[in-house]
Amino acid sequence: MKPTTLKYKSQAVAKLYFIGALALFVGQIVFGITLGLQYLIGDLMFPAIPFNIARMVHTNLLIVWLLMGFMGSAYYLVPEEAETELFSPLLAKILFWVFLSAGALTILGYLLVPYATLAEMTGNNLLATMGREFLEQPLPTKAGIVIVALAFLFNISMTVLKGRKTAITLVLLMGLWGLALMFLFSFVNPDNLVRDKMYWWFVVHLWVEGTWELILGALLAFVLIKTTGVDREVIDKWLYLIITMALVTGILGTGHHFFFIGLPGYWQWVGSVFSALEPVPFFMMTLFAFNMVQRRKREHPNQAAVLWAVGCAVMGFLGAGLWGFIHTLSPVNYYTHGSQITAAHGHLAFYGAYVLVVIAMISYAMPILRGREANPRRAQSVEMWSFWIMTIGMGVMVLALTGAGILQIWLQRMPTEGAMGFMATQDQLRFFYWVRLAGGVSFLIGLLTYLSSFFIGPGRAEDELPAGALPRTA
Ligand code: HEM
Ligand code: HEM
Ligand SMILES: [Fe+2]
Repeated sequence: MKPTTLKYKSQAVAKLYFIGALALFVGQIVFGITLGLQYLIGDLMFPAIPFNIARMVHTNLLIVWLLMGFMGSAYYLVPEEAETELFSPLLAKILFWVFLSAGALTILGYLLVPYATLAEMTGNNLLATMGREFLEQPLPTKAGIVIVALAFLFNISMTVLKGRKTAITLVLLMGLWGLALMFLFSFVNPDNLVRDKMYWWFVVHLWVEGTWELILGALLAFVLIKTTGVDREVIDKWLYLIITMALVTGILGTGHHFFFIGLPGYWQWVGSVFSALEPVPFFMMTLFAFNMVQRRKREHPNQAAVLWAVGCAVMGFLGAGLWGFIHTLSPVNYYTHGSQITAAHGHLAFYGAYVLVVIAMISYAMPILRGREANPRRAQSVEMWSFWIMTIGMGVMVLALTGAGILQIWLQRMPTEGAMGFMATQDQLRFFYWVRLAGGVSFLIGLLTYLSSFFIGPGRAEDELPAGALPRTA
């Protein structure tokens, strides 16, 4: 493979972020499997690592490594799009270590100290923000996230300001600023449970179905522009259409979380109608990806990156669009709320949209960061295998959880008389939980397969190709 150098040397900081993200990803999955086991063996590791703690570690690691992946992607993408070096590569490096140590310290806090003690130690009595799903971080960590986010945004925005402004960077910046802005609601935690929950969704929903979707669109567009060589004008039009639809449906779509938490009744209608349209932008992303690949002007040597990008567009639509739609109408959600259907959707949506877009970026950028245009053919083929093993593993998990959810609703929620209790129902779902565990283990195998692809060099046949020649099928 012919050697390539980075267009802008400050892009190199992205490598640190990508490696950090992948390491935390492994940790997330190990805790996921622990949770899957605890579903079947209730007192496994108790009291050392109780289910609620393992769950918190699993979900927080997910968020942290995805954020790290977004930041790495931005550090790689922005200089190239803006055609100028990063404002401050040093700041980017420092922020990485600050973010990583704050994250590690927080996870250690979860694992080593009882949660209530952690809350006491970290000033939760000054401003109570802890104890809410996904936003469990102690106050100093939350403050740290804001500081890192602001310094990161400063660095990225200054780079864009001094360079070329493209649709991709503008959308990416809007998404990243929005992400940071919405996180501020994690500091708002009124005593009134209804209002508490409402603000909680301002973070959780307006992240994944709002600001993060802009980031998703921008990253996907970047990988597609690079690997297909399709004209920018075409890509830009799609991008603007997609993000407009995302915002039009996603903002009022927040109403699908306001059905049964004590907010006014009109949300039944607003939430149902707008969230029912939320699959549209995700479907447009699928069309976009296939359309760009069909119109491609070159065969890029990195076909693995194309697979991750197209896979993201398809799986994101299935997880967010389809699995979101099945429980989003208020009369359906009345029965499915907080069941295993929710977990099935949460897993497929996060994996399909955000995990896959970050891997698509890593898969595209990492070879270049390592000095070559694309990975050797053998390494790419291992990558492609890992895509299928992970995706099928996730598919098995999600189908199992969907089965569990349907049975759970049937036994526990539908009967007007003689409904089964929560725990008695759980006992009936064990078969599905075994299948979920099997899917989870294959997922881990797929992930390790992916990591192994980083260590695979060119085979003999490729070494013998004349310099600059493309491998046979790439
Ligand atoms: C990539 C985008 C998305 C991600 C990552 C995502 C993720 C999640 C997660 C993790 C939850 C569970 C939250 C909790 O702990 O209670 C959830 C809930 C929900 N999501 Fe999504 N989601 C996405 C897009 C969508 C879309 C497009 C729809 C609708 C078409 C949707 C409909 C819902 C509904 C109705 C709930 C509430 C379920 C309940 O009542 O228990 N989601 N989502
Ligand atoms: C990239 C892969 C994964 C992603 C994106 C992911 C994401 C998530 C999310 C968003 C939640 C919160 C769900 C909700 O509130 O509805 C969650 C919980 C959970 N995850 Fe994962 N996860 C992944 C892999 C795994 C694996 C491999 C397993 C193990 C078999 C697993 C097992 C669990 C369990 C048992 C819970 C707790 C569900 C509950 O509270 O009942 N996850 N995960
Ligand atoms: Fe939502």
